[in-house]
Amino acid sequence: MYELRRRYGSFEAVRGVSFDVERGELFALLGTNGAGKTSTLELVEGLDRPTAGTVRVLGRDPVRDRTAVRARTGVMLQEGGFPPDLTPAEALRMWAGTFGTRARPVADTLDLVGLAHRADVRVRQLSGGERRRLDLAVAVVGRPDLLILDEPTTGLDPESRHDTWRLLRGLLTDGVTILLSTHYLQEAQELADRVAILRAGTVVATGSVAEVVAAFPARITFDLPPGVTLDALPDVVGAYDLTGGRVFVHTQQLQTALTTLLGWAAAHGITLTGLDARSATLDEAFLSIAGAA
Ligand SMILES: Nc1ncnc2c1ncn2[C@@H]1O[C@H](COP(=O)(O)OP(=O)(O)OP(=O)(O)O)[C@@H](O)[C@H]1O
Repeated sequence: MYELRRRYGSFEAVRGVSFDVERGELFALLGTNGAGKTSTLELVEGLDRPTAGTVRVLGRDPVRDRTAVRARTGVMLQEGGFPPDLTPAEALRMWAGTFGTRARPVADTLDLVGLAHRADVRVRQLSGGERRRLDLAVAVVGRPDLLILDEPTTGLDPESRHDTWRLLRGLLTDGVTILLSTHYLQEAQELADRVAILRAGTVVATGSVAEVVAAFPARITFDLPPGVTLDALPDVVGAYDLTGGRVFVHTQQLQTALTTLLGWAAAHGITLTGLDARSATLDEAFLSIAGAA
């Protein structure tokens, strides 16, 4: 999609969003509440036309070519809606019917999402997490080439979340392309080939998780050796900072800074106690990017 914009009255929720999702990859949209993830996904789903910009799904316009695109796309919205008196098996059978022979068998699909044991209870008796899994079953029953999932694991317990991740990995192995939004950074870290971080309707960072994180400084910490002042420490790429007797170095060049520091310590016969060195985490990068005013 290119330079997508979406306006609700006088408020512009999507302000020039561009990204491409490659065939067979999992692309995750991240962002704080209200960043524009759902508004963007709905444009990809063809639920609305963008105010400006272009969106192509499987090479087509998702509004104009809706029938063709929807036949090959599985969608899971933030809130699915099923008649509460149907059972999961009945709801899924109806939905599977719209895909003809291409559809996955209903029993297999319920098994896939871990709902086989709940096939014949009423939807209104399902827990929130089970409803979420029924939504996922609906999204995958038509054997889609593309899955669009809006917060697929919100409300799931950790075990169900891992089950969903396993299912999504299996679909990726089968060549399915997945575009999802999530609030769980671990989900992006576990699954995503690439991510885009949205803030106030614009993409503020994009790339693989490693690439997004690499733009943020790594950190080295150690106890200030007795009898040594900050000034006496060797020059490294980055800045020293002293808090509570511990030295912090924030650097874009972790290996070089660490080599310099260890060489200096060895040359002076100094043991760096409490030494710790690590790259930035996605959490740190996300908080810094998505939260910045
Ligand atoms: N139908 C609507 N009418 C007016 N404003 C809307 C409408 N839908 C969304 N918005 C506004 O657009 C902005 C983006 O909302 P959107 O739901 O796309 O964000 P999101 O990133 O999906 O958030 P969340 O993580 O909370 O689901 C928000 O400020 C929201 O209040």
